[in-house]
Amino acid sequence: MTKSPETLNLSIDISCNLALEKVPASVRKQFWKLVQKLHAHPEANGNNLERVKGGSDKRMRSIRIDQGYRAIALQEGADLLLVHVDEHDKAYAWAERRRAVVDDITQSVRFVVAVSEEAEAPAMPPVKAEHRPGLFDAWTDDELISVGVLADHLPTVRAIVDEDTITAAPELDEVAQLSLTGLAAGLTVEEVRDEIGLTEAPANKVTFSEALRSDIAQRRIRVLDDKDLEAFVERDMAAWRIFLHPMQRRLAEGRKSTTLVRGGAGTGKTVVAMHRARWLADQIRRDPSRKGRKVLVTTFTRNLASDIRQNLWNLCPENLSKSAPVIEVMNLDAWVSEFLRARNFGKTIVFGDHKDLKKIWEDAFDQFTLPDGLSQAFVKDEWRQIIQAQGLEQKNEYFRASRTGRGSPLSRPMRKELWAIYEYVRARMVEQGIAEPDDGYRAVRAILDAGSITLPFDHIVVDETQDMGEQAIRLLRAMVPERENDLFLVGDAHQRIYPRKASMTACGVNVRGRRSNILRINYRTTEEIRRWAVSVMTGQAVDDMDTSVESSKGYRSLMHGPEPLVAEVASKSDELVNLVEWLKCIDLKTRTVGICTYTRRQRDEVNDHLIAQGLKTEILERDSDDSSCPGIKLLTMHRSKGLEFDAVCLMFIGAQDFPPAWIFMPEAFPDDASREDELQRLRSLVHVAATRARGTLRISLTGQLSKDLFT
Ligand SMILES: Nc1ncnc2c1ncn2[C@@H]1O[C@H](COP(=O)(O)OP(=O)(O)OP(=O)(O)O)[C@@H](O)[C@H]1O
Repeated sequence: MTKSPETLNLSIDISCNLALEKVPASVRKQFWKLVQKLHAHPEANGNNLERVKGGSDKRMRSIRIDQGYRAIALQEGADLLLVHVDEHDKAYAWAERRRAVVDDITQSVRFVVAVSEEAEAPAMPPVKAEHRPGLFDAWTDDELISVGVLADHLPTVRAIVDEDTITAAPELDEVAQLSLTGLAAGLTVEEVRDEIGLTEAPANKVTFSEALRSDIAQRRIRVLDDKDLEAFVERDMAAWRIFLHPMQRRLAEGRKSTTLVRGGAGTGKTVVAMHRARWLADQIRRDPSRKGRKVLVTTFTRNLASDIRQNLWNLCPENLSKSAPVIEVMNLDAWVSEFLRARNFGKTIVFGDHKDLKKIWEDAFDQFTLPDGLSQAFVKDEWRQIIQAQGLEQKNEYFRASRTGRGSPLSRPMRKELWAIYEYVRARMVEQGIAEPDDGYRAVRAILDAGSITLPFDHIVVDETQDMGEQAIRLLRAMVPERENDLFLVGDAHQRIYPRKASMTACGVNVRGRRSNILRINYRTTEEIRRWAVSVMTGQAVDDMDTSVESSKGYRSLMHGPEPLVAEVASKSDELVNLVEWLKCIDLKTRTVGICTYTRRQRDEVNDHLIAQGLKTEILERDSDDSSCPGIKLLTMHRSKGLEFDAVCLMFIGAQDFPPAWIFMPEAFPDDASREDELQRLRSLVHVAATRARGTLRISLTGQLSKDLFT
């Protein structure tokens, strides 16, 4: 045993935090209590750190959590870095295999698997096969070292011939794997350095203590203080609450002009948005002159707003106190309705399928003859996508309006005929006291433009921006004055599942010239699942929510698992039978399984079948439904937005069910371009649902996949 020094500077590595997520909650609680004690009284009895004998790093210590579990820490002088937690034998085995090195290039402590283990189980041939070029031949040793490859590992890196072996090499730690997968995915050395937080040339040699506290170390290591420890003992803390990766941190903290952050599914956009909200709220709380000012966190759906509120409550409860909240979380439609109600707007906001609205359109189609060649579907689409989306109130505005992307061109006389219908619809809506969300957004903007009202918001943070239409974005722009830290928007156009689209510049949100705000590393999904989900979108041009086309260059995950299982069977009943067999192989006491369908009816059909087979299920519908406890959850693909599960099964994805037959009916869409738009949204829907899976994805279908949807 080694005696603890009188003071201990405690810090925790992200690997310890991730390991903590895998042990029982009671062990986790015990761990944090122990750490708190160690921090307060390092010398007290029972706090002794045990040296790990036989390991290759003499600084490794074990700490007893309870009879069965041990924590592993690295001690150098008064610094104690907590690095791992596991059952007794496994924890020791982990510690014996590893050594820590202080790396001057990344200014951080790196944990490498000790040589003895490499010798025992080489995961890749040490010598590259003669006939295959090395994957990293195009980069010099210096360049590889500059992105965080340790000099000792250059021979390993030079022997790599394909992308999949990067993450299989045990010597390479996460930093090296991230950099190398980035280079292999087409990023430049500068982009990779930026991503891993190496924005400046390396400084001189660093000590262990300095490396614990360097900027790059902050992505893996947190130096703990009393406040942290209190919070950890009180609340179960997931890794994302504690650690931000360098790019995430750069985006979440500091003063910024209007910012749009883009990133693929699972790259931590919501995490960044929440940390940004906390950072902004903390600035307000620190400044007494800003008392009463607030951060609004908003998104499109009520469900997601509810999840974010819950997560923010765990992240920074001090900012959400009931009496004086500094952060307010509300979906935009709810906020607009509340704002207008408080100002006696006098109209009820209704959505597209509301019965009164339907009746108005039926009456309009009874009364008016449609211009030649235009269907009812086209006329309604034109209303939604042009008139309402652009907020057109005058005939002349419609004559001049851009209709890019709408397929069929419209002559001036046709627009004139259509305008008569739209005037009728508008008049009837006014008469009946109803308005659509776009009208609501414009009404609020008009009130704000009049200048008599000052909103309490200094900052607005927006999640799932891709689902906001033009009027919503214009309103958000009007809700905070244009200045530093005003708007922070995150989104991913690949996940656009509603028929709305907006270009930031066209809506007066100036994010141009700052194009590097891209999160590319997926922290949720395995690389195998990510690739399948991306393949669904192959060949489809996706916008960047501004004026250009989005690129998926450099998107990747370091986690690996089984390939997604495409289960093709002969009939729907076989799909159900096989689903039950598949579920039997999953430990439903500890794992979450999301079963996603296109329609509610299909969801209920699967649910009935599973219940009849004696399985316990839960339908996720309302915002209060909890998706995080283990077991089988049934939900529509739309509802899956923003959620995640250990395993996901997409049901009824065969051509006979998906896309639904109505999509190909002539009257369903005015033209092929509109039909293709809908097909694109369905691809996005599959992409969204598939990327909810952490480790296992199953795609269940009768017959084959539709050639109209999947290439
Ligand atoms: N810094 C981090 N440390 C640990 N885990 C992280 C970190 N950032 C993100 N994650 C994890 O990655 C997952 C995805 O994060 P998040 O939901 O924020 O991504 P997203 O980009 O908003 O996803 P999507 O667009 O698919 O909804 C979550 O499980 C989250 O906990």
